[in-house]
Parts: sequence; structure tokens; C-alpha cells
Amino acid sequence: MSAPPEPAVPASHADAVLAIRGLDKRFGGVRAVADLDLDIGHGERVSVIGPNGAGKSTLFNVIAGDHRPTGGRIVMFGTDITGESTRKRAHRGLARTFQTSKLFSTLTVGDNLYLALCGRPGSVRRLRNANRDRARRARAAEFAERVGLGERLRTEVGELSHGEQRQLELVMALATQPRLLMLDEPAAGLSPAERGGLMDVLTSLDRDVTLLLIEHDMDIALVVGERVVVMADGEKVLEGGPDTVRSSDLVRRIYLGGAPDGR
Ligand SMILES: Nc1ncnc2c1ncn2[C@@H]1O[C@H](COP(=O)(O)OP(=O)(O)OP(=O)(O)O)[C@@H](O)[C@H]1O
Repeated sequence: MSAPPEPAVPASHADAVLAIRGLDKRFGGVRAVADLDLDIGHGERVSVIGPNGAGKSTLFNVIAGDHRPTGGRIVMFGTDITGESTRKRAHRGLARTFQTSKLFSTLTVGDNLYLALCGRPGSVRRLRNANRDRARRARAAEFAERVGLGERLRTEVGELSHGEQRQLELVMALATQPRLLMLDEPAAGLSPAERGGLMDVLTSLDRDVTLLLIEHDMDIALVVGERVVVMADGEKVLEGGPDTVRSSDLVRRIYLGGAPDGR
């Protein structure tokens, strides 16, 4: 039996950062992402919101290559990357953070940042040269400074607070100089002061970096995201500017626990 034809990606989107067509991801009987189309242009800031289980993280996992889609196509920087490895996508300029920490908890803040600066993904063996590599050490210190961790360079990551670890993950992703940065709930577990700091970092990001953000904190999602994608039951149910989302009855219904169609 021949495979069903894949949805075509229009030529006009060939130079977009992301052009996603008919994306599907099933886990057994669960359709976590359902026939989703999404275009993201260079330098855009896009937030993805939706209730628990809407499919946001699965969408991220499929874009980053951590999960294979069950249908559809992903074109990144003009190349079809649907079947590519996460490592290859990282080499193309994609960096992401996860809901749970992926830091080396027994290494210091400085060493974690040093490894992020060494490449994607960094190997612990590269620390052997770290003391001689003053330029990278200095860059690591600059990145730590950006999220208020300048004084914590010699602190082991396991001793940082949850909020500090999230901040460190963010700058480590930035240290890889990504062209597309995907952040999965960066504000989760942060104190109000840390949220303010996060908002400052995100709103002052260089426009060379395109940002795709999952965030439950509506203040952050709607201030940082210039375009907002609302997901429910695996589908994209609304896409528009923050004001459209703020005034949407559909979004209100979804967040109050009702079905998107008002049932
Ligand atoms: N590895 C997996 N195996 C089986 N089912 C999964 C897996 N990952 C996600 N799912 C299911 O897919 C659906 C979407 O989950 P997903 O985590 O993508 O939603 P989400 O919008 O990110 O939710 P949250 O905001 O709670 O993180 C859910 O029904 C979830 O149970």
C-alpha cells in the first residue's frame, strides 16, 4: 500500500523560519497534535497557549525532533527537516528548553555555560581545556550576568534555586546563538521578581533570534508574544494578536474548562 500524499508546503513559505503543514502526532488513540499548520517568519515572537493536555509540548517535541510526527511536514529555514535528527536541527540553529531541567547538576554554573558555548550539544570532556580558554570563560560570565547569575559562576547547579536553574537554562540556550529559540514554560516556578527579569530578557532579545514560546503565564505569553496560537485538543483553535486573544470568548470558554465549540 502506498503512503498517503504529504501536504505541500507553498513555495512562498520556503524562506520562512518555520512552515508546518498538516502536522499530526498520535500516541495510540490520543491525537496530541491534529492537522496543524503554522508559519513563523524571521524575528517573530510567537506564543503558544492552551489548557493542560492541549498538545503544546508535543508540538515542540515534534518541531525539535524529539518525537517523530505521524503525519505532516516541517520546513525549517527552507529545508524539509521532518525526518532529521535533533542534533542536525540544532546545527541548523534550533535551541530549546524543556519543562524539566536538562542541566549538569554536579557542574558549576560557569562550566554549564562554558559547555553550551562549546557547541550543540556540549560534551563534558571539553572542560579539560576550559581553564586555558579565557575568551569562552569571559563569554560564559557575560551570559550569567544577563540573568543575574554573575556572582554564582562557581556554584554547583544543584545548589541553585529552581528559578535560578530555569534562568540558567534560558541563557545556555541563548549561548548556542540560536536562530530559532523554543522555550517550554520558562516562567514555571519563578518568583515574581524572576518573572520580571525573564520578561526583560525575552523582550530585549536580538531580532536575529526567532522566538517560539509555550507559556501558561498569560502576562508573559501576551506581552512577549506578538502573535499567539491557541491550542485545544491537539488543534490550533485560534491565532491572532494578543488583543484578539484577550477579548476572545472562545479562549475564555477553553480556560473555564468548556469545549472549544461551547458544549
Ligand atoms: N509520550 C507520550 N505518550 C503518550 N501520550 C502522550 C505522550 N506525550 C503526551 N501525551 C498525551 O498527548 C496529549 C497532549 O499532551 P502535551 O503534553 O503535549 O500537552 P500540553 O499542552 O503540553 O500540556 P501541559 O500544559 O500540561 O504541559 C495529552 O493527552 C497527553 O497525555
